[in-house]
Amino acid sequence: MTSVPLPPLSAALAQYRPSAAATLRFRTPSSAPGVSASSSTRARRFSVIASAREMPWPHVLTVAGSDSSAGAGIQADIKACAALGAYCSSVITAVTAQNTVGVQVKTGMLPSAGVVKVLCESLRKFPVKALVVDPVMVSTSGDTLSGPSTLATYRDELFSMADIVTPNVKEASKLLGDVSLHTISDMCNAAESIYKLGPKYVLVKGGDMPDSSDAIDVLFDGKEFTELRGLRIKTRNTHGTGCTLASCIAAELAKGATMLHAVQAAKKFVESALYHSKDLVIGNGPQGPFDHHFELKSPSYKMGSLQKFNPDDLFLYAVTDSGMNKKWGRSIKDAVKAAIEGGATIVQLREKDAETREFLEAAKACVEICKSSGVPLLINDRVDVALACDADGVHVGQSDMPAWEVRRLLGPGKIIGVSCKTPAQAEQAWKDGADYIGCGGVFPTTTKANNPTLGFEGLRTVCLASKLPVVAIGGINAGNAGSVMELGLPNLKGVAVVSALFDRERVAAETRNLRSILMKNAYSRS
Ligand SMILES: Cc1ncc(COP(=O)(O)OP(=O)(O)O)c(N)n1
Ligand SMILES: Cc1ncsc1CCOP(=O)(O)O
Ligand SMILES: [Mg+2]
Repeated sequence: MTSVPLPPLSAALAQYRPSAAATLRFRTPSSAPGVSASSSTRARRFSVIASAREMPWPHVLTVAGSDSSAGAGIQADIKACAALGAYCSSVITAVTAQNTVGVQVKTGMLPSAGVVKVLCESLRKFPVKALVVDPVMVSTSGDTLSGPSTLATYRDELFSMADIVTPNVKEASKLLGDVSLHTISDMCNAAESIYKLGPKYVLVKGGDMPDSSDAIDVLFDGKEFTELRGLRIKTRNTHGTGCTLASCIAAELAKGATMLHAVQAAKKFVESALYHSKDLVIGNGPQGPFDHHFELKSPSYKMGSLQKFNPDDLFLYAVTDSGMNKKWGRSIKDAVKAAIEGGATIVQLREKDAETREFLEAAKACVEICKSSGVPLLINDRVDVALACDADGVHVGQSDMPAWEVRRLLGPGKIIGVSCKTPAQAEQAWKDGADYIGCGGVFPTTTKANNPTLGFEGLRTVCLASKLPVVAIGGINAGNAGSVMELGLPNLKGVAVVSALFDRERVAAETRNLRSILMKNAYSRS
């Protein structure tokens, strides 16, 4: 047990304006099961409940001991407040060591060389499944948090035990003797140099790099550099992004993810949290914290699902074509209504010839129809139209706006589909933050000019390489849809069709028929 002095209390309390409603709450001590009550766990714990009057978010300051097993103490206070929608800041009065087993380890600020050495000794004695080292040396606000001897111990002892080390550019620079890092190529060189210190992976985080509209991180595994692009969210609320990213990586590894997946998922979480917290106001400083529990507030969470996109929605993907619908005397709106009536599970408005204003009006009407039926509506190519009508997402091809740029414009909550014909394109779509890929033409088609036919082999190659769910497209109809699904490719979720639905007289009946063919196939596979 280590006792810590209380100057943080005055700093924490300085966040609060004097308020008649502020109260001091006294709680009796509790001790964790299986832990003998030490003087620290017996320490009295206080919580100051501050008025929410001048804060847009309810805010609790807890003054309590830290429980390393996180079941009680300050960690429980923080989780409890978060669950109830209050923000919790903390002053740690005592540090206790309590038991847990089978953990992945993530390190944060290690304030002295002695602490790093103790950690290394313990890790040698008790090896862990995965070790994530966040070398907290320079805070996002630019403050130096550890001295030269700590830095040397990190380099000489801790890094060689790590599965991944996650410095930001300032930390990478410090670790390498204050080299200057200005470009992606500098970040790659830095990752390579840090890799030589012994970790299995190095992630150099470029969030602090100036002059970029993206947050680009570089992951190095000793052989390959992977550039991971994320959105740069304009917000002051970036306090704790590094800690959160490292914790998310550890959590994903604990769930069994590969390193690349863990890092990608962690980046997505941080990006989404920043996006949803960009307008929060907590405290008066130049930097604020963000909301880790943003998903609790989303309407889809309240409806019992956390997913913005369900890959199973790709089952029967209806893609419109105004030329065809005009030919049969239908408006876009009536065509969409009929497809949904027949059982389409997702709709894309692919209106190549429509005037922008006319297209937007039709899109707004279709958004209403799709919303009321719970069917996602995507817009082909036109990010501007998707934004204006608040569609669920956009589908883009290889010559359209890049998916990462679409993601930057639409934010993390929208669905992005990308057309891919090769494994390399599928890999890029995944890195760019797409949700699914469309792969085709599987069969010859006259709907899209100059579109090479991939055949089953091309589809299979892309599906097997893709980390994203896939929908097959191109020349698919009631006569051949079954054979596409019979390929039994695990991430092939469905078929996308244009002419088989819309170049027909009776859209609802055609959709129903195709759906029943797909259903038969789905049942025979399960
Ligand atoms: C589901 C789906 N997959 C592929 C495409 C084709 O998109 P793209 O390559 O951009 O070609 P256009 O449709 O824009 O001509 C798609 N639209 N939908
Ligand atoms: C948009 C598109 N992308 C690849 S093939 C294709 C056209 C699909 O139309 P159809 O279903 O009529 O063959
Ligand atoms: Mg396109």
